[in-house]
Amino acid sequence: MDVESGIPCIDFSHLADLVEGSEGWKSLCKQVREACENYGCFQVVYDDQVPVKLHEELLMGSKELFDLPDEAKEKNVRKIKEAPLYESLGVHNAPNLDQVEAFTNLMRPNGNSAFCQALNSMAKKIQKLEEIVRKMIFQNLGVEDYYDSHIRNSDSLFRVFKYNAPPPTPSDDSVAVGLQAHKDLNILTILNQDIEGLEILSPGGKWFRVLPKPGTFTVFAGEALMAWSNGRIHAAKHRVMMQGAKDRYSYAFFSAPKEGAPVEIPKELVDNDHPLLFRPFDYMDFLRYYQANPHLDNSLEIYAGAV
Ligand SMILES: O=C(O)CCC(=O)C(=O)O
Ligand SMILES: [Fe+2]
Repeated sequence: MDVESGIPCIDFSHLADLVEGSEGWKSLCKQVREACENYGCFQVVYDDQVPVKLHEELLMGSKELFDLPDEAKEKNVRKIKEAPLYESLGVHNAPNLDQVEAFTNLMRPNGNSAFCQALNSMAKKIQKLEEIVRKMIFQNLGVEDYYDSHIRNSDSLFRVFKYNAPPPTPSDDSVAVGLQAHKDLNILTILNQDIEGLEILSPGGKWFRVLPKPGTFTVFAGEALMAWSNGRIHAAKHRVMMQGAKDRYSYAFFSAPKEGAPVEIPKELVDNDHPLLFRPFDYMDFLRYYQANPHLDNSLEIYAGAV
């Protein structure tokens, strides 16, 4: 495992040749679990499963969507007052083609079938990757029995992001915030960017830039997984910083607990050394609490802390 760039990089490019349970598989499980515990994130090389052409098609189609007039996008677009360079569009359950078509039809009633195919195909590939990563974490924590129901009780959201290049300044080397530092709240996020901008806070308190590479994804653990693991897994803080004259595009797959399926720590993860940290909670309720209290840094501890 290489940690030169500040966060671990794990190579999944020969995963298809590995038998689940083999020594090679177990070694990857350990690397994934340790990365999630120590860093809350890692880079994963998955290039044999994700052709560069698919990545490019998805980015090209996203650019066309963002170029549509605001009125066309308004039914879906997310903007953030404090992050004026940012906008994003989101599709729930994008591994289902009908959902992707309903999403593009909202903005482009005459269809955009090549883009729908690309988004749907990428979502399926990343969903598979997400399930593998989750399985590896569960196996390495010794709680694999919970894996199937955990997957059944999850939802997914696929988002494409655009960050406008910051307005030029006289010195022209200034850096502007694209997206404020935050932890993701969900289970796992798997993200790709076309140009630099993503930065991750290391456990030592230093910000590291992630270099973009097609077929390589950044995986983040979110607060829901941190809570479920009884605090073992760390959720890494990250942000987007914009520099230079280019707009930036990225896309991410977010897995999250389904409404009505409580996030509940397995009893196997509670012992004298690891007292229960969170009471069972509903993720959607927590999201509503978080949105109502955006200034809190430790909202999950306050919302669902067991002590
Ligand atoms: O666009 C990016 O690179 C980061 C997006 C992100 O962190 C988020 O949406 O949670
Ligand atoms: Fe994030």
